[in-house]
Amino acid sequence: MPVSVKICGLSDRAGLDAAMAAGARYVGFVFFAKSPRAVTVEQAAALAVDVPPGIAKVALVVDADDATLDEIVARVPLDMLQLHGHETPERVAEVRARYGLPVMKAVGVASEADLPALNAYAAVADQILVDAKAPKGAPLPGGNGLAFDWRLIAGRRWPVPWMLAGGLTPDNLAEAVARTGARQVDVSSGVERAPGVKDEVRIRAFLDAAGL
Ligand SMILES: O=C(O)c1ccccc1N[C@@H]1O[C@H](COP(=O)(O)O)[C@@H](O)[C@H]1O
Repeated sequence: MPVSVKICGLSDRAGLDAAMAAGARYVGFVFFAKSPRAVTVEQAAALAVDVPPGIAKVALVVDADDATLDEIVARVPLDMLQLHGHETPERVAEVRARYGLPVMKAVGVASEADLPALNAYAAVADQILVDAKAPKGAPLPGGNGLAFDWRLIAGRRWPVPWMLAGGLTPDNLAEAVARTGARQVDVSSGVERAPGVKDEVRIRAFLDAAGL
């Protein structure tokens, strides 16, 4: 059965067009200055305006304050906010209420000890993103191309839709889906030829591997 795909970290027209043509259900724009995939509000708005209904436009932010989110939400047509920092469950609830947009909360997983957080966030977010935990001292909290041990979440389910992320590639996607049972997946560096540079051939290959 095909899985739904989010292509994250899109920053130019060629990458966005490739993701849409290949059948991505979500496209993500990164609003985090330290990322090689960071876009400005102007860049994201210019890209998002051409995304047709049926493909969800997601803004990825990291511990963003209200002023930052106010500007993004006011100027970029969006369908979802992805919180990828240390936002608490209370902050997730606050962001949902303030903007009236679905919120997906990313949770980093490296060991069993990280699993209870998934339940806590599943109680307040519209979706959860089960990602590899960034290594200590890493400049980015995600987008590092690292996978976690998928056996940790094998057979686990939550009361909201969830996505698998972290180090996914066209080559390991089938195994990741088989091991975890994920019905939605999110990829960034695995479809790039260099950090921040999306590769149209790899995007197509990833969507092919997803059964699309
Ligand atoms: O992609 C980024 O640059 C990024 C920056 C800050 C937080 C999260 C980021 N990306 C997200 O990380 C996961 C996994 O990415 P990868 O496939 O391992 O490169 C994914 O959810 C991205 O949306």
